[in-house]
Amino acid sequence: MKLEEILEILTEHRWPLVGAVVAIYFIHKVVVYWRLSHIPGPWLVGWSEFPHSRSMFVEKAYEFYTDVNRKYGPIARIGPNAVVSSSPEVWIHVNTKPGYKKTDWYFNAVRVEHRRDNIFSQTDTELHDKRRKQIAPGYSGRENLELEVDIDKRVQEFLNLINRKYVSTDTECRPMDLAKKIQYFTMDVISAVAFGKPFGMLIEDRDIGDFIKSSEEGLTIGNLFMSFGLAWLTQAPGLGKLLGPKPTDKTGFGAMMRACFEVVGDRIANPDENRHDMMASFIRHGVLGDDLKTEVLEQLVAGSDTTAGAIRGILLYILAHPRVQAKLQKEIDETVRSGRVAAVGEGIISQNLAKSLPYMQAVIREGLRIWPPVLNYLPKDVPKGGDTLTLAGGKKVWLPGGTNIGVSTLVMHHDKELYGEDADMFRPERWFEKDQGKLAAMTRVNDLTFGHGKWQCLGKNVAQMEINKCLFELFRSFDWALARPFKPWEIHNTFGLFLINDMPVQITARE
Ligand code: HEM
Repeated sequence: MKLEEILEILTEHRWPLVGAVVAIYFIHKVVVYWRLSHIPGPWLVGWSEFPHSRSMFVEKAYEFYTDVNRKYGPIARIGPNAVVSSSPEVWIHVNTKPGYKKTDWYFNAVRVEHRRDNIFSQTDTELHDKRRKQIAPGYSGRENLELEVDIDKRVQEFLNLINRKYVSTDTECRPMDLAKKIQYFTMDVISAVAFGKPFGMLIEDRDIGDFIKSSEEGLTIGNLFMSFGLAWLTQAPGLGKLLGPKPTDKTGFGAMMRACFEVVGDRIANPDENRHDMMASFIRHGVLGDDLKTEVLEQLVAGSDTTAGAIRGILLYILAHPRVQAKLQKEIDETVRSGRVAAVGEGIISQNLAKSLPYMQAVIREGLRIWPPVLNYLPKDVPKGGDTLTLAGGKKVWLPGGTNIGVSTLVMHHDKELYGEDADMFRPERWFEKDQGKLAAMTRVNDLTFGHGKWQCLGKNVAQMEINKCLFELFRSFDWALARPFKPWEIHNTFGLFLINDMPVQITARE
């Protein structure tokens, strides 16, 4: 049959054909709606992605998840094929039961290089698990003997920077943008840890190469693509390459890629058996070439905004609660007096000692609980045959295979049944709970801040070391106050991460 004849038939029957296409579209919509119609949620989400997309667009997706779970219960629908749960039991199950896998959201959102996966973006569970085995020893510190020393050096550089430029006195006020300096700190730590060479932002007191600025821009643009359902464009052959950053870029994220790739390339060309850092461990376990480059680069993304958000949040809550600041400093002073920590300027508190300080640990747990730094819903696919989930109290919920299920972090960590009526308040003392069973349950849920099971955060140890050391040393040497208490910071949330800027503080030296 010739093309003209086909066109003639189509034209002749155009109205029945249009009718058939519309009917198929609506039948498909009804079938999709029906699959999850037993899950409560706002009416529109069963038919359209619009409510979820809109919440991403206005950078408030975490509020959407919170509202939905508070209104409709611990498992609620947020899209035609997506649900979100605030139940820790469900989230632990999803992250441990074989068959669940990361959804396409991961490679659309967290691939750093065009069409090349890193551990975070890898949705093929077998490949993910294989890579995780190779890189976990480097992350853990077991094979990375330089980890603590590297972090100590950055903490000392941070203290030096404050002493040099930002100590206020009775006669002169020298405000400091805490949000910015914390990110200099996390960027310098992660570059030192990942490829053995800090960017040097703390020493130069500036965003070298505009790395931070461009990474914020990248997250904001990526969030827009995601909210318009266009994230797949960044992975489209050809076009995706043009849209993303490239190592040939003069500034910004592309320049950061180049800096990273140069160091990795140098290490590959000149292997050194005596190095005991993270990259050496990766190489020892067979991560080489482009895989090595992409795993090293990925840490800059996974390890900077997350930890910076955590430290800023914990600090803001401490500064807003002078009672807590005083108690924390009392514990720090007693530790110093006990002689277990080197004098100021002669050494940074060790991770082991910091972990043994009960009040500081309570402050950190409470800070991460009240203000979890990662609020993305981290969606996973339900296994092919479907799965039955059990909620607290024994209620069972069936989800068909391929449903996206994510976590509603804020609701989970502010649960009044678990944490008490004041769960929305910052009260570190709750972590001295006498009932050991209750304390264990609280701790188990709090640990979920770092994810769980086979996808649990690999950088937890690094992040905790940064938080511990920072908190102890910043409050040992200085007193802190918010310089603009009526508006402490500028804040955005993209991909569940907080981008925080403009947080002026006044710092004074302690006697
Ligand atoms: C307070 C700081 C941090 C928090 C709250 C945090 C939280 C998380 C969470 C919730 C996940 C995801 C789990 C999932 O997909 O279900 C994750 C994954 C990950 N994080 Fe972190 N993170 C932090 C710091 C870091 C740091 C400093 C690094 C790097 C040194 C890092 C590296 C990673 C990596 C590589 C993954 C992917 C793990 C995998 O898929 O196997 N994170 N993190």
